[in-house]
Amino acid sequence: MIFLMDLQMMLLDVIYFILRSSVRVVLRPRTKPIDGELVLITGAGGGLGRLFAQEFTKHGADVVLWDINSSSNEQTAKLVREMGGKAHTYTVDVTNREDVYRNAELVRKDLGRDVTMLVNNAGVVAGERILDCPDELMERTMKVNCHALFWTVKAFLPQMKAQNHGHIVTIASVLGLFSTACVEDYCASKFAAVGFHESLAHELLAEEVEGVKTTLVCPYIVDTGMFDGCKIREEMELLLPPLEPQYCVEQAMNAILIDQPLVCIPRLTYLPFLSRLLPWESNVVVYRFIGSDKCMYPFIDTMRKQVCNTSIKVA
Ligand SMILES: NC(=O)C1=CN([C@@H]2O[C@H](COP(=O)(O)OP(=O)(O)OC[C@H]3O[C@@H](n4cnc5c(N)ncnc54)[C@H](OP(=O)(O)O)[C@@H]3O)[C@@H](O)[C@H]2O)C=CC1
Ligand SMILES: CC1=C(/C=C/C(C)=C/C=C/C(C)=C/C=O)C(C)(C)CCC1
Repeated sequence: MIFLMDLQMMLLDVIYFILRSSVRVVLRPRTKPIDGELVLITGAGGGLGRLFAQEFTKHGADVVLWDINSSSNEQTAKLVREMGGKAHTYTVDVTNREDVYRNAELVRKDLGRDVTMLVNNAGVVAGERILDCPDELMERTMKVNCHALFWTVKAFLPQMKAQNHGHIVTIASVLGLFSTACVEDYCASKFAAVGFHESLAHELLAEEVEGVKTTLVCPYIVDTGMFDGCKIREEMELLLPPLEPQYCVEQAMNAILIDQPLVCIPRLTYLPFLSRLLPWESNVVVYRFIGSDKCMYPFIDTMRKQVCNTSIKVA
């Protein structure tokens, strides 16, 4: 009897949340104030990381910038300070667990307060077909795009739980929800990042830690240069052009500021979820029609040229 009552309640809740999210597409909920929050962004020297730092600054938050590249990280800090924001930079290799824990302590000591929003943004890609790809590059992708999330969450979640206040943002990718050819390292790492993030979100909900929010961000191609060359069929590109970095970050911020648990950017990329219901062979023909089966070929060639040019320079 209780089972049937639970089943009825569950179904009513499912319908309620479907209706609520449909309404929210039109009537956007109020955004939460984040002035006074301390936001830590990994990969803050890169394309999206830099824009996130500026966006959080616009909303009055102080930013802690972590990147393996100190000069690009300092450049981001300079831009934040020119906006009148507060930026604190640390040169951190997020694949080095000890480096993460040590610098997390350093942040607490230097600033005298806890990080309240964590944006796991740092990411890399090998850019080689698997049989041409050095093992070290594949390992690096997993370490940056996935393992790093373990260390940063272990470093900052305890205080968020203690305060029952915080927000964990994972910048994953649509390639963490569905795959394509020639990015086995990247897809593996982003699928893992999605799995990690969702398990963490379930854990916080199961423990009823209401004050610690999570947002999983899954963008399509963004024009930061990371995937230069990646192209789908011309006609389809009209429907799905690469994202402007600023637009991508604004869409992500809109989701973060209303505590939205998942955002795919653009909305059209929610559709491939349905492909899971189709037979594999159907997906293959859809991929071929769209040109997404070989969309990474030009990217791989671009990366190969870059590596050749760099090695010639070094030589
Ligand atoms: N660009 C795109 O098309 C898309 C990107 N994404 C994701 O968005 C995120 C940001 O991407 P994007 O801004 O384009 O990439 P960028 O390459 O521009 O920025 C990534 C940043 O992470 C830094 N980084 C790399 N390795 C480490 C490390 N071990 N420790 C600390 N920092 C590190 C990089 O430093 P350095 O430059 O020195 O390597 C760089 O500053 C990534 O997670 C990416 O996977 C998701 C969807 C689409
Ligand atoms: C596979 C595929 C598509 C193409 C996806 C591409 C090309 C994604 C590239 C994403 C990148 C580069 C993410 C980086 O993090 C479509 C057209 C959505 C249709 C559904 C199947």
